[in-house]
Order: sequence, then structure tokens, then C-alpha cells
Amino acid sequence: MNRDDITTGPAGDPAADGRLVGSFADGEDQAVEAALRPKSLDEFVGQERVREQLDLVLTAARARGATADHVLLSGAPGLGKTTLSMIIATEMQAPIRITSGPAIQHAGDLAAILSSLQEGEVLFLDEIHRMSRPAEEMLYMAMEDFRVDVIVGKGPGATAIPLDLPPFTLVGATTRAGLLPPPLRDRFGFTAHMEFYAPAELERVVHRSAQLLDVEIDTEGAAEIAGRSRGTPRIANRLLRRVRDYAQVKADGRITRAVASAALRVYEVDTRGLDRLDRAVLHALLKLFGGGPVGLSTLAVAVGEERETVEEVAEPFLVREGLLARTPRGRIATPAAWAHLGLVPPQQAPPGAGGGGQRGLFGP
Ligand SMILES: Nc1ncnc2c1ncn2[C@@H]1O[C@H](COP(=O)(O)OP(=O)(O)OP(=O)(O)O)[C@@H](O)[C@H]1O
Repeated sequence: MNRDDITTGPAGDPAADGRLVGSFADGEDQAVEAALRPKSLDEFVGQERVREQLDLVLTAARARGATADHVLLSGAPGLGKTTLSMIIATEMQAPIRITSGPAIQHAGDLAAILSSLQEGEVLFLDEIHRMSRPAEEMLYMAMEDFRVDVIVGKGPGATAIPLDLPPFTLVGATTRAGLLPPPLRDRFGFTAHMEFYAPAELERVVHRSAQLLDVEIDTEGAAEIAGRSRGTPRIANRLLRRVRDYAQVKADGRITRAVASAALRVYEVDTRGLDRLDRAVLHALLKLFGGGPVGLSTLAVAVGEERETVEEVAEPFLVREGLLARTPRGRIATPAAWAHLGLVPPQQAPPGAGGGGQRGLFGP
């Protein structure tokens, strides 16, 4: 496999912050992910519809002796887009080249990659929505006609030299399918949206990874980790590794429900997968602002974080979990947020109760 470049998240993105429940891969993830990646569609857990459809696309292409159609995978980080692209290459018995949109800033960068592809090779382009405009335009022709025009020279004397490419399969991955220009989206023969995983599916991911890592874990231990993994296999695998450390140091190495919850208490990941930052945002919203509405900037100041960190790191999961709502008037907490932090909304509090619990701003 040829790896041109691997990114951990958008450059400067506050989500690439090394949180235990962060969705982007950190250095340690990258080192172990290769060992934990499913190698075939059969091993790939969940995403039933995507798997079934992709299986048909690949089986049909193989039967025709053709290169598979271009595939677009969209979905949040850590849901298995890179893994699926590698599976596509394995199933097609083709080599794979991995690169990303931000690494292709000039059309020439893309021309160099495309012109060195072998016949049938899979080109995985992560964060395809972040490619430069000229490179994107070059990609249109490459995807459709397996041809690129390489521009030689500058200004009025510049000439376009057509270059034929071998047939290849582009697998584009994006967290933001809506950001792709329609002409690019339309050139993919197969588009799949990857959903967050159900707890039962993540349990299977945890069991599978535990086996590969040679860690003993029981059903309840796996369920405890799965329930705190925010629907994301990458997070499930990361929590499993931290719980394994705890089990080795503080227990007999075996992961049970009690071991998993004690470990994740140490790492401040609660039963719903919220970490310290998520809870700080909720706590400020509930205790300082009575559940809102409150403006994002005010909320950010209250938790001592940048606006972007609150908006891009903490809020998406809180919104997804139905704990926080973004409204034109500001952020508001839902009844589920009060219940999760064990606090009583002001209008329901008995006189004198003050609408708050006993816990501090960063309490569990
Ligand atoms: N369906 C799955 N079954 C088992 N393990 C999975 C599955 N999906 C992902 N994983 C595991 O989760 C980790 C992250 O997956 P992967 O790198 O493919 O995610 P991604 O969507 O490409 O993330 P990013 O967008 O950040 O690159 C890998 O270690 C992989 O083994």
C-alpha cells in the first residue's frame, strides 16, 4: 500500500484535540488502527445497507472484469470510511493509494498522483470537499474520461497536453457531502451515507477488537464501553484501550462492567459518553443561565473555552443526543439535559430549591 498522506482532522480544527472521545484519529489511534481494521465486508460490523449495496457493486464489477465505479462515502469521522476504502481495494484485489483533499492544493499535485496510478488501483481521497478548485476541475475529467489535461507553461503561451490515465476507482470520503459541488457528486456511481452505530453494533466492534488485542472482556463490560462510545467505532476502540490499561493496573486484566465503569470514571467519560468539556457546557447552560436561551459567546466565556471549541467540539454531540438545542435566540437545554446532570429545571423546583443540584461546575 502506498500512503501519500494521512490527516487527523482539518488543520487547525478544534476537533483534532486529542480528547478521549474526540472523533478524529490521534497518533496512537493511527498506530493501532491498522491492526484493528476489518479486512473484508464480512468482517465489517453494521452499516448493513451500505455493505449490501457495496457488495453488489463490487461483485458485479468483478464479474464483468471491470474496474469498480467511483464511490463516495459520507459520514462523521471514525465511522469506517477509510476502512471501507481499503476493503474495496482488497475485494477488487487492487492496490490502494491514500491521500486527502488538503494535501492536493494544486492541479499538478493531483496530476502527479493520477498519472502514477496502476490499472484498477483504488485512489482514496479523504476530505475530498477540501480540495482546491483547480484540482477539483481536473478530477471531473479524470473520473469521467480517465484523462487529464496537463497545462505546460504560463499565460498566453500555456498549452494543454492531454494525458490518458488507466481506469481507476476513486473512493472519495467527506464529512460534509453537502459541501461537494453537484458536478463532482454526480460523477460518483455509488454514494453511501454512513450512520452512527447502534450500541449493539459497537458491542460487536468492542468484542472483535478485544479479541485482536488479546484482552479478556465479558458481555457487560463490552456493553458498558459501547454505550459510552458516541456511536463511533474509533471511540469504542480508544475507550477499550484505556479500559484495558485500567484492568491491567487496577484489576486482574479482565474487563467487566465494574472495571469498565470505574476506568471510564477515571477518564471522566460518563454513562452517555459525555466528557468533561461536554458536561461543563451543559452545567454552565443549566446552572448559570437557567437552561438558556444564551448566546454562544457568553456560553464559551462561562466555560473558559473558545467559541469554536464549544460550537464545533462539544455542541454537535450534545445536539445529537437531544441535550442542547441551537435556536435563533441562543442555546437552550432540553429536559433531557436537566435529567442527565441530575438537576431540576427552575419552574419545577419546589420553592427555595434554587434549581440546582449540589455539584460543582465540572462535577460528574
Ligand atoms: N464497521 C466497523 N467494524 C469494525 N471496526 C470498525 C468499523 N468501522 C470502523 N472501525 C474501526 O474504527 C477505526 C476508525 O475507522 P476509519 O479510520 O475507517 O474511520 P474514518 O471514517 O475513515 O475516519 P476519518 O474520517 O477520521 O478518516 C478503525 O480502527 C476501524 O478498525
